[in-house]
Amino acid sequence: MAIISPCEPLHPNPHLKTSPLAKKLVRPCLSLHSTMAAPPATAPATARCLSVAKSCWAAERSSSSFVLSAPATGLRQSGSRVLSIRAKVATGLQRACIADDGAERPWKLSDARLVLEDGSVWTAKSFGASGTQVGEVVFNTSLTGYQEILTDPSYAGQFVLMTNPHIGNTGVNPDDEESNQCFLGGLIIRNLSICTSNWRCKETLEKYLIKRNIMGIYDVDTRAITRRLREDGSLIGVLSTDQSLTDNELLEMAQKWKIVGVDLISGVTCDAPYEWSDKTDSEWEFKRDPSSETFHVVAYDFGIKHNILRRLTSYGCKITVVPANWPASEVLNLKPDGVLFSNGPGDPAAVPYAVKTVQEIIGKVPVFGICMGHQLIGQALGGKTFKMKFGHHGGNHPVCDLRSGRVDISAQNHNYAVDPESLPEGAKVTHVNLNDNSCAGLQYSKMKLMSLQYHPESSPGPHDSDTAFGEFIELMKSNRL
Ligand SMILES: NC(=O)CC[C@H](N)C(=O)O
Repeated sequence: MAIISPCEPLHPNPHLKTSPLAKKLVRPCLSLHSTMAAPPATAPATARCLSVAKSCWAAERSSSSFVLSAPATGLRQSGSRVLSIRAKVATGLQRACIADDGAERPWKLSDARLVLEDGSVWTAKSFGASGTQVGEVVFNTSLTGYQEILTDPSYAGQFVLMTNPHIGNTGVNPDDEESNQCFLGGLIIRNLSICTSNWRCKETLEKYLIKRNIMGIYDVDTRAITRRLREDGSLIGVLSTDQSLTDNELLEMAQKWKIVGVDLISGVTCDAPYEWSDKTDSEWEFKRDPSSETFHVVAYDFGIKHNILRRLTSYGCKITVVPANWPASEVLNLKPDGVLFSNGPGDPAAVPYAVKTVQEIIGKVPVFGICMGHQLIGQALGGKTFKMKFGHHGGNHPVCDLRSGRVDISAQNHNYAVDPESLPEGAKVTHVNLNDNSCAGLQYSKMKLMSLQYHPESSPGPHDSDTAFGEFIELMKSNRL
């Protein structure tokens, strides 16, 4: 995904990009937090407006003052005046730059609370839906891809806290959806970008969340919360914009709520089987040698991300997606070349029906498990899964393939892991997460199975591990011979 920072709506304008004036304008953009150098008095009106809009943005970051001033230009504007200028700047320079119409935002007072089960109360400002929501707080270290994260069904029951402080700048678009819905409990961020600028953008993050009834909070110390989660482990929290509820009432809700042992898969899986045939769009395709053979793969939807389906299709697969409770016998009757067990939310030990399905399939056809699918395979082999302290969520996890020594930077999103000591002989750990040496991949040649704890489909994240889909193709190919 290409990113344009909120300071960059000027760039697509060829005049401003090359003119000496543009160079003068770009400098204050880049050092927005420290200097607010104003354009010369001779600068065109739009340039002066842009400077005011930036002052406005800087003021949002540093204070909640209602009256803003841009001293060097002598401009002193009321909030509404600045906002109307900002809207003109945003719509006037290029269409892709969408003015955020959360008009009162820079001056908004805290209207939301995040109460964690440890008793800490964090005041914040709300965006997206209002209400009260309970969930497990996890932090995600991805720098980009908040839309893919929002639509990853594996986040059901969780609040995602983005450690990257600047979110919303690329808006949202129809192509980056990883499922048809947002299943997560809410989004926690440091700064909500005041304007949205990306050529693919169709909507602001704020409007998108409101439409999907998802809560978001910003202006909260995400770094402090992350440090707390790293030290104390994942915590249950309650997000609320309801001022009638006391802190103690919210705390009680957090302390009573449970995520361990709950079947979250049944809330995110599809209702009926369907065929999938979309490849990765040719504009984004990076694998240029499609397979000449076609493979029929049945994919169990435990909360499947669309990019798993797109990547498999790009590798030459024809896919039938089935719901999580679809009988193994019906799947085997289809005589597929392979079966994929997808990612999915929650505790793998809370879905014995899915473990039983995996048990009935492994050994009969080649299988590939991704994340939840990997954990279910671990359980189906008689192994154990356990809850990690704070899990892995982000696009920067180094993973070593022990067979080759190759290290990939991977996309990860899980709170549970397979205990390799509990696995039977024959099941081999193929990958380890280099941050903590946890099991990141398995192979059991006799059973024709392979699995990864992380996300070869990325979305968001690096493409290093895309080759895993090729490995699955080879596994299916060798089974045909
Ligand atoms: N992405 C996933 O499949 C998540 C797996 C599982 N729900 C976990 O949190 O560990």
